Amino acid sequence: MTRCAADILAAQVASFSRIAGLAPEVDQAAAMVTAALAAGHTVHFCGNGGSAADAQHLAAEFLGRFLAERAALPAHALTTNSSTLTAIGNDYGFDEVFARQIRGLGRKGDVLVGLSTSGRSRNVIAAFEAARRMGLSTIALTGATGGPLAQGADLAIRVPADETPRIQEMHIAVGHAICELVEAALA
Ligand SMILES: O=C(CO)[C@@H](O)[C@H](O)[C@H](O)[C@H](O)COP(=O)(O)O
Ligand SMILES: [Zn+2]
Repeated sequence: MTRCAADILAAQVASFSRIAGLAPEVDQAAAMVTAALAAGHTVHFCGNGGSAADAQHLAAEFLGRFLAERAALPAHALTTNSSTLTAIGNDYGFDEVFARQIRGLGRKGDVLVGLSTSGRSRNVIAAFEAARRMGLSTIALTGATGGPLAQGADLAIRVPADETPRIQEMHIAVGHAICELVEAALA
C-alpha cells in the first residue's frame, strides 16, 4: 500500500482527534506517578525500538524539567545502558533485559511504565511480571488492542490507533500530558 503525504498526515490528524477520550486514564496515570514521586519513589520506563526512545524521552522530562522550573524528579529508563542490555541479553536472553533491571533497581512503591504498541513484547511483559511480584505499580501504554501487557497492568492506556507509528505518536502525546499534570501537582 502506497500512501501520499496528504494521506499519512490525514491519518495522523484522525488518530489525534480521538485522543481526548483518554483523559480519565491519563488523570489516573498522573495520580499514580504523582503519589509515588511524592513518597520518594522512582518511575521506571521501558520499551523497544521507537518506544525505547520514548522511554528515554519521558524519563528525561522528569529528571530534567518539562515546563516549569523545579527539583529533579527520580525517573529512569531501562533502555540506556548498552553494557547492561548486552550482558543481560547475552547471558539470560533478551526477554530478561528489563525484568532483571527491575529486580535489581526496583523498589516496592515505584512505578513501572511500559510502552509497547502491540502489547506483546516479551521483555516488557516480563518486566511487568517482576514489578508485580515486587510491589511496584504498573502502567501500560499500548495500541487499541492492548495485548497481554494491558491485561496484566494496574492501569492500561490503550490509545485508539492500530498502526505502530500512529500509536507511538499518541504515546508521546499521552506521556507529555502525564508529565504536565505531575509537574503541576508537585509544584
Ligand atoms: O519505531 C518503530 C516503528 O515505528 C519500531 O522501531 C518499533 O518500535 C519496533 O519494531 C518494536 O520492536 C515494536 O515493539 P512493540 O511496540 O510491539 O512493543
Ligand atoms: Zn517509530
